[in-house]
Amino acid sequence: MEQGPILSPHILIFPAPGQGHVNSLLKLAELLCLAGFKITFINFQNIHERLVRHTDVEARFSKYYGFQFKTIPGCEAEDPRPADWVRKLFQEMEVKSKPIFKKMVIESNPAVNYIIGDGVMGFVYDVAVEVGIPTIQMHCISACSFWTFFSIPDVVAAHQLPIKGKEDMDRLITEVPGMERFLRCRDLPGGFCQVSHISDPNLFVITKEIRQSQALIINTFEELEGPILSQIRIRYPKIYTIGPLHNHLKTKLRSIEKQESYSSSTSLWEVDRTCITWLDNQPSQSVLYVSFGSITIMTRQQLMEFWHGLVNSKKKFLWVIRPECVINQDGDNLGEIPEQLQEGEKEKGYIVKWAPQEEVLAHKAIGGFLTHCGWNSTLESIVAGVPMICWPYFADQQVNGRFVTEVWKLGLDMNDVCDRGVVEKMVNDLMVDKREEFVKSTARMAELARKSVSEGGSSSSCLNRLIEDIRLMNMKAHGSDTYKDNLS
Ligand SMILES: O=c1ccn([C@@H]2O[C@H](COP(=O)(O)OP(=O)(O)O[C@H]3O[C@H](CO)[C@@H](O)[C@H](O)[C@H]3O)[C@@H](O)[C@H]2O)c(=O)[nH]1
Repeated sequence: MEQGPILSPHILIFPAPGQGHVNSLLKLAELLCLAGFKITFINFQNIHERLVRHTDVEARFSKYYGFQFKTIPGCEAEDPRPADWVRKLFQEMEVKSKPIFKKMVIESNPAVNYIIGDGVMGFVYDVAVEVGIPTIQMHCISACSFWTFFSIPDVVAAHQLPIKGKEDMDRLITEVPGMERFLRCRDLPGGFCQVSHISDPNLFVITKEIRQSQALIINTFEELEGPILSQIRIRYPKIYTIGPLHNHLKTKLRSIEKQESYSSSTSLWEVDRTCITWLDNQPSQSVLYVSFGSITIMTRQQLMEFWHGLVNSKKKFLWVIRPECVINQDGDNLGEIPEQLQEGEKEKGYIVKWAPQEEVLAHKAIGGFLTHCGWNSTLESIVAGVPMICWPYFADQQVNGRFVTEVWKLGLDMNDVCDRGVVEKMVNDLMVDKREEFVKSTARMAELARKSVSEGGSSSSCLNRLIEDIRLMNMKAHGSDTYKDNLS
């Protein structure tokens, strides 16, 4: 039978409703658009409204033939909360969004060939199995935190799970292969695995029977996480490591479009660019950047400890404080930044509600980053060669923080102590006393990150393989002779 031309595959991409997830999957979507694939990018309605309000993504993506945004209801919560909030949100999505998503997939024209779902959105994979469409799981977290989540059932079975408030948090956990010598109780996923009793509903495990998928994509690079990736490959041989995604996309666009300055904002908040002007007037590597990402919340007391520690360190700082991140003792949002900080003391520091973070980290005035260790922030800091002070808040951030400080030697660990004296000492250690040791390690890792996404580098080659594999699978699905030729 005569074969018609094989159409380029139509891939449906669906991120979880959070800044870190939308960032990563939009970057992946753009890389796949550059390869000529048709992409439908599904966003939750309220997330998409915010994205469009604060960025030019619609205009940017309109140049890609076959790209479209679609929205889906089912995630009304605007106000980030810790673990129990995340759990409720996912339960709600499962009920409200799953049937709509299924209908969308079945009725799609052109038909969907693949679904790239976010690793944390289980219902997406259930739908894919129900309608018989192959999936690839995209993980926006590090390989080390993925592996830790994955190993939690073994930690539980070996009675090694720490019970909150009753344990020496420096005790070693020996049930996560490859991390036996340095993973402490305090490094287990915060909020999800540091529980008050073993049947705590917040205990979160990725089961050994990870939902059925053809392959995993992880936003990391071999040179950073090789040993842990080897552990994961024992269970999942098919892994594509194509990170750091933000730098990968930038590098690709530079080579294709010869664009020198490329803006890839995918912000869900209004970006305050006045901080760049302020940074322009600061000496090289003199400013500490402080940001705890898009979900972290903290008490007024913690906020004030950070404030006093920063001011006492006598180092200048640029601090991102989302008004909704400050809570009172009852857990209610204060909805405002305390007056003392709002008035600002511009000669000491500069406070904004949301910054152009990638640009800030790449600015010559930045000498350090006090971070919650969200995976995007960690990768952005690695690429910019900026050493970190780690104050992980929840989920994957604890494991990331442990790897940043103990394995990669790229920064200092606050060991969960939020106290003005500790903050002051850490800032001075990072910016002055121990600076030398971090300058070398961060520069080396930044270079490895850069090479990984350059032509012939590990992540660049892996992306080419992913693109090729999708094309081959598509040909196979169409029974193409070219596919058979490629196999023989
Ligand atoms: O003022 C700011 C602050 C942050 N960002 C950006 O927002 C993103 C934040 O992402 P991330 O550092 O990963 O933190 P979260 O927003 O907290 O991300 C969630 O999603 C991540 C990916 O799964 C996880 O690693 C985190 O633990 C989880 O909290 C980064 O790209 C930043 O560049 C800005 O652009 N401006």
